Amino acid sequence: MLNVENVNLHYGAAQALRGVSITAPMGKITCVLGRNGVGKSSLLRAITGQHPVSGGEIRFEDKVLNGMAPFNRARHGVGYVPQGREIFPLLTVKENLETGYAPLSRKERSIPDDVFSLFPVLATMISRRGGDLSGGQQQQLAIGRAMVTRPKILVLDEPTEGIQPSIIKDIGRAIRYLRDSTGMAILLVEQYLDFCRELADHVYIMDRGEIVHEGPAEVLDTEEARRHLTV
Ligand SMILES: Nc1ncnc2c1ncn2[C@@H]1O[C@H](COP(=O)(O)OP(=O)(O)OP(=O)(O)O)[C@@H](O)[C@H]1O
Repeated sequence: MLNVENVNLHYGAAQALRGVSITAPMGKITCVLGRNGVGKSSLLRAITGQHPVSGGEIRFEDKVLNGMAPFNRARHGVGYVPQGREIFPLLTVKENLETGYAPLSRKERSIPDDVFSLFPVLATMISRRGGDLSGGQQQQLAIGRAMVTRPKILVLDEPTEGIQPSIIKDIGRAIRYLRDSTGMAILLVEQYLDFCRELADHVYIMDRGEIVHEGPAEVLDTEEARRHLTV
């Protein structure tokens, strides 16, 4: 499981995370809810190594990740679906998926069949350029690319942002399938309360760089959650 303990993160003098502690167990979907600017992406940047922490500890399967380069975290099984998807627009869908080979040994380098069964549109558009795909298709491609790295934990930054409802459903189904079929840990940050409540096993609510509430999704106090999500 992933353990984030008492983590602080600064951008210069501005503190974006204040003593944040969360866990994301294997075989479970953990969701961190919060409105714009409360530090959700910063938390994922801390976990994936995109930004150094200024205090606290991040452990995955008893390995301390602090100070480890992002590519080494990927080798240790941390898969990342960034906000805004970060698809390579001029590479084809196939080439975008193949960028996920980077942390793998040569014999592991293949695209898992699950990618195409979960997201059939990627098979039909395999030779198209990433930039030609719709936002929803790009989100599916970004999840597919992370699956290629054979993650033990999949970390997703607002996978529903700007996506049409039918594709949000497909993405929810895919995330659930990944939890149930592989037993991987899934950590997502979101602003979309209903998506989180339906999908997650455990929910944290973040406000101004701190975790202000947590509990199992089925007993989530939706009024409390809404209060923290409203600007
Ligand atoms: N590179 C940066 N330099 C300086 N401040 C930053 C930087 N990135 C984020 N911040 C600030 O840190 C705080 C947390 O930002 P963060 O992106 O983690 O929030 P978020 O909850 O993910 O919001 P969003 O949904 O808008 O991405 C905000 O006040 C933001 O302005």
